[in-house]
Amino acid sequence: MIIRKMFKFENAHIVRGCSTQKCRSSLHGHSYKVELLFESNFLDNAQMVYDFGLMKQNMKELIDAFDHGVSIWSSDKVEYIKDMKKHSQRWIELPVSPSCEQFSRVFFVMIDRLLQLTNTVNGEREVKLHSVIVHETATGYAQAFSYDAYSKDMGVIELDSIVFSQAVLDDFSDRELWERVKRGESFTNPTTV
Ligand SMILES: Nc1nc2c(c(=O)[nH]1)N=C([C@H](O)[C@H](O)COP(=O)(O)OP(=O)(O)OP(=O)(O)O)CN2
Repeated sequence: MIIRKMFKFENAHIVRGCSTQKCRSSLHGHSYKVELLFESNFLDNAQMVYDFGLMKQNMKELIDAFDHGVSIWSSDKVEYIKDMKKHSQRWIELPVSPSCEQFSRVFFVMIDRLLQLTNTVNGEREVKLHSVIVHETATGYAQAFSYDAYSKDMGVIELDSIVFSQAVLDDFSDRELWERVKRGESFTNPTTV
């Protein structure tokens, strides 16, 4: 069975090299919608694959980190990167270009790691991240599966190469959240949310 939960964030970017002229040359924003799809052949103590409420803890925090930020590709022009960081407190530097394809891969890698680090306490079994869908506009989206997220051909995404500005890190309810994910610390789900 597959379940899905939607999240939202507002974010700005330029996507270098794309065919759409306004997209590659002007800073612009989107109201993104992100769908996390989880699969399991089993149900938990409440006969759910994974309680949606649990997804509104650390998973939501990681997605919210992109809200009202500018996403910058680390291979963009040095001057542009410097200016973005100078004029926007909330920025995210990514090892890949911020197209919706790459956003779906980035979120897959982040959420997949978090899920692997999370101890469940309500009988959840063999819950896997099936895919991540990122809607960039009302009409265009990308969906990443595991083989996309970890594809070397599409560009390796190491967690260490996803860098959040201090303002973003300060906004986590646990300021160490991202460091803990990167260090591979384990998390235990709350019994009630
Ligand atoms: N495959 C992709 N194509 C495009 C991406 C992308 O991430 N992946 N991104 C863009 C731009 O960011 C652009 O702002 C969005 O383009 P588009 O879908 O054409 O946006 P519109 O609002 O003009 O869409 P309509 O619903 O057709 O009005 C470009 N391409």
